[in-house]
Amino acid sequence: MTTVLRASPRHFVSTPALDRITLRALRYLQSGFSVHLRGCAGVGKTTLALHLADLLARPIMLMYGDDDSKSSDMIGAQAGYTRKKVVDNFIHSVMKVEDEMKHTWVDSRLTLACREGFTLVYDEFNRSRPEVNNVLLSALEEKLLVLPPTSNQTEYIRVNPHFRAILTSNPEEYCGVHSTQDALMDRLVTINMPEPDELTQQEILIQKTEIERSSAAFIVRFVRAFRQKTGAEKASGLRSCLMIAKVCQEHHIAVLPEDAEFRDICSDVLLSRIGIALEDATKILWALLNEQIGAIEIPVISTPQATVEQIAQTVQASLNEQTEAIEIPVISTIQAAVEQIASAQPVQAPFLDAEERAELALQEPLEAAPLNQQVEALLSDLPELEEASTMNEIADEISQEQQIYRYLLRSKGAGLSDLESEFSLVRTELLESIRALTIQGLVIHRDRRFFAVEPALES
Ligand SMILES: Nc1ncnc2c1ncn2[C@@H]1O[C@H](COP(=O)(O)OP(=O)(O)OP(=O)(O)O)[C@@H](O)[C@H]1O
Repeated sequence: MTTVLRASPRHFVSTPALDRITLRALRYLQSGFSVHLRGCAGVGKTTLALHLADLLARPIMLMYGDDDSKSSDMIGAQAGYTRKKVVDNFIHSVMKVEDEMKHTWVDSRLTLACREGFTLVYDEFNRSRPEVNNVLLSALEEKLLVLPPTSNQTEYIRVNPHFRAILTSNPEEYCGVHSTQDALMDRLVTINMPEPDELTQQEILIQKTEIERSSAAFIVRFVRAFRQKTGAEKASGLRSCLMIAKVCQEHHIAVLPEDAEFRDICSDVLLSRIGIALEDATKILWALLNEQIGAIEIPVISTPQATVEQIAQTVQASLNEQTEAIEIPVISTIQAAVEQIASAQPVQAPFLDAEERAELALQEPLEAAPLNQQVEALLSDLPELEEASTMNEIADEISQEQQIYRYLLRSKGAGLSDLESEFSLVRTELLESIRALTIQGLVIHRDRRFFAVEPALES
């Protein structure tokens, strides 16, 4: 039985770059030509082919190229027999029996598509041997499909004018791919599909995995940088990006180069797709990840009892070094915060809203207060939390960062999962707040736990 698809590719992501290719292909299809999308693995050929077929609004026949395919897999074959037996016993002394056996012809996908005017999507057609694809030649040019001679059907089918073929293929240097006969290439309009641009990849990641934009951008750029360094030009990085994003999103793993789980995922996904020695690729991967940590490093300070000034100095020294090394603008918000501290601009009152800040500005310009004063100010700003008040009760009154800081102060340190369950926040949101607090020197990170820095006592 042949299945006709009416499905459209779900969540097709359109971006200006993809729209241009779609428009070009649609023009050729509307003018009666068949289209061939050629490109590296994972650039989105199949997805686009199905999208185009969907736009043509005809039923879709989907076929895959295969080295074992035969012409009969495309056009059909005699499949089984029909048997007809007539027993005539009209005159009781005479018995007449007629037994007839006939071959039954079953159309295959190409024949059905040509006969009914469906859209044929022939994915990776050059994985089938070239002679198998010869049946397409007359169908595309003479609009006649030639069938093997049989007693019970015509040998030619006139191709329905609505019939269109959309073919996809990988370059010939790919394993298991045959070269295509010139006659077939001559009948097709070939569009070379490039690696999707950064914006397209980002949008695909966001829409397919619901990951945050900044994380999607980081993954796309990181994978691209790794592929460039390892010379992995054979396949697109899009599938790798999708895998990393999906796993991180579904398992609440922070997209951070310092996160051990994120690093493991990157090495599992990326190191299996390289064209150079594993050892070299591993070195490149770790070096790249470490470079990125350099760009947004959370300073690890040996003792949580260190004074706020010491911590502030360490943070500032490390940030001063890092601001030059930052290359990836994904971390722009963090970078902005980093630059703010590194350039020792007057400190913005961290937890005030715009109105409060404006009010303060009228009173007196903000000085670059020492960090311990900030901590104290922060604490004195907080409503008394003591015994009775719960986090929920004060949640509306104080900001998320304040709540986290206060919680860490009370709990003498906590891990990410403790914080997640306490504040019901997604990990990325939580990490943003922790980062902001770390940059201000209010929180430090040690052995996978976060500690609030207590204000130094005035001597
Ligand atoms: N425009 C798009 N919208 C949504 N998802 C897309 C888009 N383009 C590509 N993808 C996703 O990217 C991945 C790779 O796309 P696809 O399978 O179409 O690539 P391909 O070029 O046909 O790869 P191959 O040559 O290996 O068959 C898939 O998971 C697909 O869903």
